[in-house]
Amino acid sequence: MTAPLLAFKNVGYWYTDKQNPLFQSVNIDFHKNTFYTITGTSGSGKTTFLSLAGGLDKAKEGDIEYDGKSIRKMGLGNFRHDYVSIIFQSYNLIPYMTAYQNIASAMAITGKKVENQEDYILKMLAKVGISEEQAKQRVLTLSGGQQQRVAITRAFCCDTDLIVADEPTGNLDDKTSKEIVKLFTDLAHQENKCVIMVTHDPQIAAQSDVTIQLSNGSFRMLQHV
Ligand SMILES: Nc1ncnc2c1ncn2[C@@H]1O[C@H](COP(=O)(O)OP(=O)(O)OP(=O)(O)O)[C@@H](O)[C@H]1O
Repeated sequence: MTAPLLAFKNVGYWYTDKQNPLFQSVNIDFHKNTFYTITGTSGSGKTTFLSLAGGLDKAKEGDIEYDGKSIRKMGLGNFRHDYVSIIFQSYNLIPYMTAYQNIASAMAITGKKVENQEDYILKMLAKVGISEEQAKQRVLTLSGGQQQRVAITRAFCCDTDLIVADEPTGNLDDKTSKEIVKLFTDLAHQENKCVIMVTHDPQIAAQSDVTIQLSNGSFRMLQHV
């Protein structure tokens, strides 16, 4: 077995009451080339867990390691900047910018350099079905599914090994959801990424490689064949 990309080491978390933690002593490894889904009832802690995995919040106990290094020691801001792409249900694109500008500015922030940036971004957008004309429109004028494709392409262009996504298909119809899930599967398997996605949808979970079910602070791993 290869070393994990991300490893939860005895992680515990609570919001207000230490005596009543959301979860405790969590040890889970996440690997590249794998698409993980996190499921569980509302309030079970899916978003909290993803926030820890994406370095948006700090574990109250234990530590999380990225490539064998403590993310607490490297600093959560550095961890997010250098190693993680985060995709939200609400896309989090800059509405008055075009799809192209949204991606170019994220690449500038994360320091991702390519030879011919315009060509690169347009090709990446074309792969997810966004035409050059659409790439040059303000993202506000695109549909929800198209905006989510732009957000995924932004993550893809920043080229981090770890991608975390919180209900990215929550606002989309069934057909578009399926297409988006296929993009995540391809990212994991063809681009050797570690993708961790929160979903309420059992059908989407069944399409991932591994599902982690949260219930009353415990974690159950289901391997899909
Ligand atoms: N900032 C906060 N302060 C206090 N409690 C919080 C905070 N955020 C979440 N919680 C509580 O922690 C628990 C887990 O919340 P979380 O959002 O992680 O669950 P979830 O499984 O993602 O829920 P949902 O499916 O409804 O989005 C819930 O009981 C929630 O009320």
